[in-house]
Amino acid sequence: MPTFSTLDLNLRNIDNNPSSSPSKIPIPSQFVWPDHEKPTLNLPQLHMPSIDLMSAISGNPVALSETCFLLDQVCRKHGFFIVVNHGVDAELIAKAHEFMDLFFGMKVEEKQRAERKVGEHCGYANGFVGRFSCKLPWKETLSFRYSADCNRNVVEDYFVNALGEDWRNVGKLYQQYCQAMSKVSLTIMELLGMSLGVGRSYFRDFFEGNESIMRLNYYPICQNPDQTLGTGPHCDPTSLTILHQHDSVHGLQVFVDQQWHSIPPNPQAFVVNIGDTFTALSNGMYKSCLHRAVVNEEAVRKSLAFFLCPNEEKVVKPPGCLVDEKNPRIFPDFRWPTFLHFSQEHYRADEKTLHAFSNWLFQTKFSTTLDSLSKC
Ligand SMILES: C=C1C[C@]23C[C@H]1CC[C@H]2[C@]1(C)CCC[C@@](C)(C(=O)O)[C@H]1[C@@H]3C(=O)O
Ligand SMILES: O=C(O)CCC(=O)C(=O)O
Ligand SMILES: [Fe+2]
Repeated sequence: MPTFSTLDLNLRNIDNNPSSSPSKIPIPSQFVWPDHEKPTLNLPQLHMPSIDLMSAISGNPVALSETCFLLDQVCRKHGFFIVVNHGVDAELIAKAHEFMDLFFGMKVEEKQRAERKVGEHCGYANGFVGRFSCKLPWKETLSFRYSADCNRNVVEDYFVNALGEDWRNVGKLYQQYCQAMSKVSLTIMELLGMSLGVGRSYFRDFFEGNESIMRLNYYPICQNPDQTLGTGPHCDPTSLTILHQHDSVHGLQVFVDQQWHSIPPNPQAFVVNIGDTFTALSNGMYKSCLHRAVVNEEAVRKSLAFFLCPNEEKVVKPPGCLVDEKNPRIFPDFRWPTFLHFSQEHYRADEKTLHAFSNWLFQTKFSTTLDSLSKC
């Protein structure tokens, strides 16, 4: 079996015309997932009611209360919802997808100029060959930080530093895209605050100075899509995810009512989901939903994922009004950088990440306490 230092998932060297080669070329074994996790075909579609964002904040009290009631229902159940009439410029979204092709269409050697360094979460990753030894995801990704601090154009700076001055305009575009995502996120945080009864400004203020993550997901065509996954089953460790599925290529699936459902792409909509960190902020009341992405043998699939994260100084703990005898604290206080470090260095995010992190925190603090006691 050849070793793969970096696997070129663009599969330029593999015949992309299956009709001319009926015997399919097997994919490398590291990308083959266990039978119980292999994708199932012909799934039911999950049609969820949409949140009309501009209508909810238009000043119409009926629209606002209906939206908050709907949000509370879906977030207590699974944490996924669709947002339409979001106010984000369609041209900005189109450019964000178009510029993905510029980057991922380059040769691997050129993309590796932005390669993710060990211990960092930003940069280019290809099949995650360097991070995991099995169940590799069939995707390439480019991840970078966004800071809501308007005095810093960290996204533009990232593209210029990683790829050169020629990429400044691409960096400016993704800086604008992230600013738009941050604005939508803060509006959703207002609605979630009202849905949970903690007030419109509580979570908005908490995420005002967010230091978030933007990820470009590029899923190459796969000759054996039933053997692998583009992104494995997981809950996002972050606080809120705003995802845009490009054109008509299906791929996102969510696990609701004990079965996988396909989320049909809608270019006019964002798919939004609660992440683990918001589950902790809501004292477990709002769910971080299990989801995954499948690939196919007809078309490349792309998605834009904005992961809202609190500023590193913020302590993640639920407001007092969400904790009482009937709702005791479930998760310990933590700061986001500690959880991010756990997800990058100690644990591959799945559906149990938050509980595994809570146990890890306890053990780490416990052993630190024991160490300090033993030195007395
Ligand atoms: C904080 C993060 C880690 C991941 C990117 C963001 C939010 C989602 C996480 C991830 C996508 C969950 C599935 C596993 C993972 C390794 C992946 O497939 O990319 C996760 C990301 C990561 O650790 O790089
Ligand atoms: O590409 C998708 O549809 C989902 C990707 C995802 O879940 C993630 O990047 O966390
Ligand atoms: Fe995700």
